[in-house]
Amino acid sequence: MPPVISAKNLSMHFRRCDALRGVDMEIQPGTVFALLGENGAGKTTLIRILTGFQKPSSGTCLVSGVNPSTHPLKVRRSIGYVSDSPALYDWMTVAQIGGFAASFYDREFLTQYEESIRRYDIQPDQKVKHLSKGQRAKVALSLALSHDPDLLILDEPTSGLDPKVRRSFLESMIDRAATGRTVFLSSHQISEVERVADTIAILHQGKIVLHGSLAEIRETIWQVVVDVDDPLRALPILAAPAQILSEEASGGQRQMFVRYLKPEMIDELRATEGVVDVRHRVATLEEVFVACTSGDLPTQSAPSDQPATETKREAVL
Ligand SMILES: Nc1ncnc2c1ncn2[C@@H]1O[C@H](COP(=O)(O)OP(=O)(O)OP(=O)(O)O)[C@@H](O)[C@H]1O
Repeated sequence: MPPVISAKNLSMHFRRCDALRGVDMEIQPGTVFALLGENGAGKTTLIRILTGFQKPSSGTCLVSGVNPSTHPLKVRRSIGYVSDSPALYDWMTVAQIGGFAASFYDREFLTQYEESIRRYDIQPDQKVKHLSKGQRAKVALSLALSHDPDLLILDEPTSGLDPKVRRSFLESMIDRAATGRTVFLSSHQISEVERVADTIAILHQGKIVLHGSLAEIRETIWQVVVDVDDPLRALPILAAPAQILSEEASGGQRQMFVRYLKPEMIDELRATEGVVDVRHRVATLEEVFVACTSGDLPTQSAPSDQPATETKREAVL
């Protein structure tokens, strides 16, 4: 099946910063995809390009087979989208805003919207400007979901929702993906992402530094702690396919996060002169996130499947 979203070498240069620096990615239908990244990593910029609100400085992308730069309205009509700060007409009531949006879609929209508003326990005659932050988020989600889109793009969808609503909303996203539809969400909430996502990408300083299935990432990234007799002791460079995501030294202890670690690499480390002890375990997603987002990337663009911080390893040793 063709990807629902594909991006090739997307870059976005603003006057003071490069928000995106050569983003490549493909998202398959029927998945919950989570985009993770620290503040300012470029998540909203990428979402704005995918939804046609922003033209990239260079590169191309397709959303459900349509180029959002040239056909933004076509893309926005076919997807469901909630921005990080949804703009709703404040002077309308909850019912009126649903009626207004319904005029763009078929008759089912209004029925679905009213049902969603009822489920969220929001009064239809309440003015939008009097809604709480969480209630606004629920109205925005109801508007985005009521035409039952094949692709939902959500920028920080659960901020403002209480834990109970958040949980049931996220579970409903898993149900959507199970029916072949696709959910793209950006988040800072690692624990939430772990619960719902099939695939994740970590964006750091405008580049994708890690992209893959959550199951694969969980199985292939390891924390390795090596105790050495002398802080200046050099360790062997781990051979390909191993990728060092980050490395820290503290006294006689080195800690690394390594993707595609092989058992023989642990044996090699243990056999190295001056190595006192080697411990390793599978890394948590939070540790993977911190490892991938610590340190500066080189300013020159490099292929995104390169180890993110290989240069740091040389600096430590
Ligand atoms: N219109 C703009 N003009 C200039 N700079 C911008 C503009 N939009 C975003 N930026 C800059 O681009 C970078 C990426 O911003 P973006 O909003 O995409 O980050 P983000 O990952 O969504 O962050 P957060 O998690 O804090 O919402 C930031 O340095 C931001 O200041």
